[in-house]
Amino acid sequence: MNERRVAERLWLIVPAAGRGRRMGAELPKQYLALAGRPVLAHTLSRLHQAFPEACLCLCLDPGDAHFDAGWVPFDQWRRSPGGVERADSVRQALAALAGEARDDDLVLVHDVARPCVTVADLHQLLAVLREDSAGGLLASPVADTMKRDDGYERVSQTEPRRGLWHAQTPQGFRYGLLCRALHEAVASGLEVTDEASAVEALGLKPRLVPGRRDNIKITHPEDLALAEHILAAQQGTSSPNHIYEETP
Ligand SMILES: Nc1ccn([C@@H]2O[C@H](COP(=O)(O)OP(=O)(O)OP(=O)(O)O)[C@@H](O)[C@H]2O)c(=O)n1
Ligand SMILES: C[C@](O)(CO)[C@H](O)COP(=O)(O)O
Repeated sequence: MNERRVAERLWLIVPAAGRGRRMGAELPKQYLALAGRPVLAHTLSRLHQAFPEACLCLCLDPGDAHFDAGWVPFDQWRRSPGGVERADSVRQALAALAGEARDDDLVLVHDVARPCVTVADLHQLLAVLREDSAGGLLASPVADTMKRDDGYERVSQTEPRRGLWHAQTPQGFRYGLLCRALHEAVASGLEVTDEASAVEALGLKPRLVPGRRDNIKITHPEDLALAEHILAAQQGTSSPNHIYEETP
């Protein structure tokens, strides 16, 4: 019998249904202008540069009046309704892929608020994920000394920073595993601030894939200017490992 390997599909989930409360702007932060274009458009461009053939699922607030489909560079894409928390948005997106995504397809979840992720890091992450059944995430080792407060803005203790990492996105897992992990985590009342923590709760150890520290999550007002500087600096990089220019 002729066995033919079915081509692996890559799914991208971009949670973009947040309100940006900490940003405190009139618009949700994904629609704020960054170097002349909305944050959302930059983020989708970066993902598309790295994975032009992927299928995108974009989580949007059902009442979103700002979204413009012209910002989506993917041929294959759909939208799904956002939920109350980020994890709810991601679960809705996973549900929207049911029936099409196979259990062993890879799914990368990337915050819309991280427009500075590089193509090189995205490719590196995918290469690692293809070989690792527990999945993984971009992350960077903590560089500062870490303090725990006493609840009143005074230090109660200094935490050993050895072994501590900042979790970034994308975070990538096999579709079946991620569905199960998020379902069980939410059912058991776990606070799920990223996909990896749900997978960890199943007893697995996702891979920490060292990524650039400038893959920041735009969260507070000053982050917007910072992201603009990062994008400008990245555009000026000529190394072939750092392809940032948009394909014309
Ligand atoms: N119910 C939610 C909450 C968040 N997100 C998305 O999850 C990512 C990370 O969340 P965060 O940075 O906290 O964004 P916001 O929720 O918009 O910000 P804030 O917490 O300050 O309101 C963002 O891309 C955001 O759009 C989402 O899709 N659905
Ligand atoms: C997923 C994440 O970006 C990893 O750092 C982060 O946890 C999302 O943050 P939020 O502010 O809790 O939505």
